Amino acid sequence: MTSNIHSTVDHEPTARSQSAVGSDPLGQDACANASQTTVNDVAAKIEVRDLDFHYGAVRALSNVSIQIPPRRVTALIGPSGCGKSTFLRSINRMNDLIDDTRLEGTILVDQQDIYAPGTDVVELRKQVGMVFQKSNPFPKSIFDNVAYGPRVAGTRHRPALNEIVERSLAQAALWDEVKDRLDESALKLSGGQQQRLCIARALATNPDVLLMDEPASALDPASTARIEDLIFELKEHFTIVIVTHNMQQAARVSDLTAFFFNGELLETGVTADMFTAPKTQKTADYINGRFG
Ligand SMILES: Nc1ncnc2c1ncn2[C@@H]1O[C@H](COP(=O)(O)OP(=O)(O)OP(=O)(O)O)[C@@H](O)[C@H]1O
Repeated sequence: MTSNIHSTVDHEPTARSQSAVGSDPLGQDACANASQTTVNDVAAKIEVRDLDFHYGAVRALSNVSIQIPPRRVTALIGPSGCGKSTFLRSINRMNDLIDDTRLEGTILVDQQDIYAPGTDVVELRKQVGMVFQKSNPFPKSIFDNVAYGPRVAGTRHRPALNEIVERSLAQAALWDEVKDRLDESALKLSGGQQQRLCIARALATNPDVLLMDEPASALDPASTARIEDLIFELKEHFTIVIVTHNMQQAARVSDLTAFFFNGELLETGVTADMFTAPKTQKTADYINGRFG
């Protein structure tokens, strides 16, 4: 099935809905904001064509095609095991690390085929950063966690590292909380702070795409709200693709939504439209919590 999402850049992203969790089960307040994102022809940041993915004999993705626009948040939703994480990991070739897998189809980032022979996968992962469900800081200082990627990439000059670390922590909305204890262990931070540190670590290599696999699912409501606010701020500069099981979160943070089911991309569109008028009964049933 082929699905294209385009969103206009005529409109700046609108202010995020402050609707409380629980009071707006379909997130329609939030969707109302996103409805200013309209269909238009904008060059896709990520274009996926006819993607199939197998783990051994198990087909995890079937014929997935989608265009993901720049500087927007695209949410991937769908029941457990439908292929969301597999799809996400295909975008920066993290699936390459798993044995006995097979990918067919094409993924373009900035119109470059990321599976073309000769692709520098290390460079790709710098451009397309990833944040995981469970924060995974290294057992190192806060500074060293953020400086890790730039150091691996060859930056050794301390003033340059200082600048990258400050910028990345500020972008991840963590600088003010940690600026006086950069030499302390990252493991002393709270769960929410650790997740923002992992976002800072991803930002330190200067990516323009951020892949987030359920980045707030292990966090308390206050930390979740901070991450959602952060996502909203980051989309001004970054293309964000986020997997979430939380429909209200998808409605609050995303401009566009892609609904996966059994490895297929069943429906894509502007989040506001999908949450208020889903095109398939399966989508309606899923976003209304009838299964999943
Ligand atoms: N490393 C792996 N090896 C073998 N099969 C895998 C592997 N990872 C995922 N799968 C299988 O691929 C299919 C899609 O899994 P995937 O994790 O992409 O789904 P998901 O929608 O992200 O699920 P969830 O919401 O539960 O995280 C499932 O059948 C899963 O069992």
